[in-house]
Amino acid sequence: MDIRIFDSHEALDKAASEVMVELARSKERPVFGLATGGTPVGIYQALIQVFSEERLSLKHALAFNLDEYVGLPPSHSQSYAYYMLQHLFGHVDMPPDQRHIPDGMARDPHQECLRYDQLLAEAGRIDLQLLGLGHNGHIGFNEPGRGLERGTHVVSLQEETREANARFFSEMEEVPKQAITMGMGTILQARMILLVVKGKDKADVLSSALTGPITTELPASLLQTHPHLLVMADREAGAQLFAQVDLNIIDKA
Ligand SMILES: N[C@@H]1[C@@H](O)[C@H](O)[C@@H](COP(=O)(O)O)O[C@@H]1O
Repeated sequence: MDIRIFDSHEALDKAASEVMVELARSKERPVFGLATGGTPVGIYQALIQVFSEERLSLKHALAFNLDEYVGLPPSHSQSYAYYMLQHLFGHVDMPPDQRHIPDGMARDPHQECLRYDQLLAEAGRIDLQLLGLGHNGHIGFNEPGRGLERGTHVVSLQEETREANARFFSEMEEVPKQAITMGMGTILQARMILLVVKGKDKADVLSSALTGPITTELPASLLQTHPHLLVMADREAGAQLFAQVDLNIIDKA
């Protein structure tokens, strides 16, 4: 695992976007695994800028988002489909039928999970999976628990997760109780994983995830088993990692 610590979000976002640009340049048909939440917004902005400045194309790329809320249509301002359109897809040339997000409005969400896994299987392995980190250690919407699912599945969101995401909704009642998420098995199969973490409120969970026991009670800890994990964190989120002598930390300050 490689860990890079940044002083500014601008530098972090740029470095993360460069990893994505590098993949777009090096592969004819790259498969991106994409994340939502507050953390990647700046990365997508940086990415859009580089793509327009360097006239790069995503015409042949595929994208698979990690998750979507059950019950929110793409027109809902807090759906992840809406988020992706606003923050990335509306600004790059990736054709709509190559951008995949679980359908939170599917009449049968379990059937939708099977459909999503089928699409993933047809695409082959994800080349680069971008990840944020939940305060309780969730990845996508893979919540802590006694077990984790391998493939795409319907999940009941923990109250802690609903509360953390309530800031995007006008009231707590509006936060969906269920979501569809890609499973930990699919995530871990990605050729490369880029975990991005910002803010001092994530320092504890990031440190536990990278240096503590590997346990389904902290889904992000499973990332320790991945052969090609790159972590980019701001100084606040990475604060506790410096005490760990056995980590390969590159300080970009
Ligand atoms: N499902 C998403 C995750 O994919 C995201 O990584 C996490 C952290 O979000 P943020 O970056 O806003 O802290 O929250 C949400 O629950």
